[in-house]
Amino acid sequence: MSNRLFNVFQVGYDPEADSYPAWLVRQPYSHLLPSVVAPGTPIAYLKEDIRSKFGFQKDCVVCTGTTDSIAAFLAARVSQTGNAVTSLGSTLAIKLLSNTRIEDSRFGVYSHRLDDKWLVGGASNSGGAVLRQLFTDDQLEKLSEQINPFEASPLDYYPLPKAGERFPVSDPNLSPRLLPRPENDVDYLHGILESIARIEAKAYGLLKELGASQVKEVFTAGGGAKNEKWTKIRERVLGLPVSRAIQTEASYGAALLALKGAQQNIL
Ligand SMILES: Nc1ncnc2c1ncn2[C@@H]1O[C@H](COP(=O)(O)OP(=O)(O)O)[C@@H](O)[C@H]1O
Ligand SMILES: O=C(CO)[C@H](O)[C@H](O)COP(=O)(O)O
Repeated sequence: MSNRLFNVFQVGYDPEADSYPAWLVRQPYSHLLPSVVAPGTPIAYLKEDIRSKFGFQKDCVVCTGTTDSIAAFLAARVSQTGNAVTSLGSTLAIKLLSNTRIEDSRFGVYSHRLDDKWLVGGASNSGGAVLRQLFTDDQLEKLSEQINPFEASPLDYYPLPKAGERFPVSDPNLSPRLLPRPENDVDYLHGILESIARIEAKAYGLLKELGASQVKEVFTAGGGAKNEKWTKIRERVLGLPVSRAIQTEASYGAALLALKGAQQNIL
C-alpha cells in the first residue's frame, strides 16, 4: 500500500480521475502497482517486535504520509488559492495552491491534488545544499547580518551543488555558476542568495505562464526560512509579500496528518 497518494502519480496514478489509467491496469504487471489511499489514513498497528523494541504504545497506529515539500505546505496551514510555500531546505521546492492543474515535463512542473484544488510547483536543485558547500551555518548567519537586502547585487550566479537542474529549467547537465567570487564573503553570499531568489522568481513566473492561479503571497519553510535578510531580498526580487511560515518544519505537517489519522478508524 502506498503511503504517498500525492506522489503515486509518478508510477502512473491519475490524481484527477483518482485511479490508475485503464491502459496501465491492463498490463501483466499491474498487480504490482501500489494501492492508493489518502494521506492521513490509518493503515495498520505497529508489529509487536518493532513496538516493543522502540517502546511505542500498544495503540500506536501507522498513518499514510506525504512528500517533504507537501508536508511543509500543510505545516504552514495556508488555505487560500494563490498562497504558496517555498521550502528552502537542501533544495528549493515550491508549492502554490491553484484552482487549475498544470503539468509540463519540459520544465519539471507538476501538480498534486489537495482536496478540490491543486498544489502546483516543482523542485530546484538550488537551495541550502550549495550554501553548505561554501559556508557553515554559523557563517551564513553572521555574513547575512551584514547584507543590505534593499540593494541589488550585481553578481549573477546559478547556484547548484553539482551539475543538473530539474525546475524551473529541466537540464540534467546544467553546470553550477558560482564565479567570479568577490573578495568579500558578504558580497559573495549576497550574490548567491539573490541568484537563488531569481530562480524562485522565475519558477513562480513560469507557473503563472503555464496557467496556474496568480500567486499572491509566499510563506517560507525549511532551514532558509530563519534568514530574515534573505526573506527581504526575496520580497524585492519576487515583488510579492514573503514571510516565514508559522511552522517551518515539514515534520509538523506530517504530524498533522498523523493526528488526522489517529482520529479515524483503521482501514
Ligand atoms: N542562516 C541561514 N540562511 C540560509 N540558509 C541556511 C541558514 N542556516 C541553514 N541554512 C540552510 O538550511 C539547510 C537545512 O535546512 P533543512 O530544512 O533542515 O533542509 P533539509 O531537511 O532539506 O536537509 C542547509 O542546507 C543550510 O544551508
Ligand atoms: O526532491 C524533493 C525536494 O527537493 C522532494 O522529495 C520532491 O519535491 C518530492 O516531493 P514533491 O513530489 O511533493 O515535489
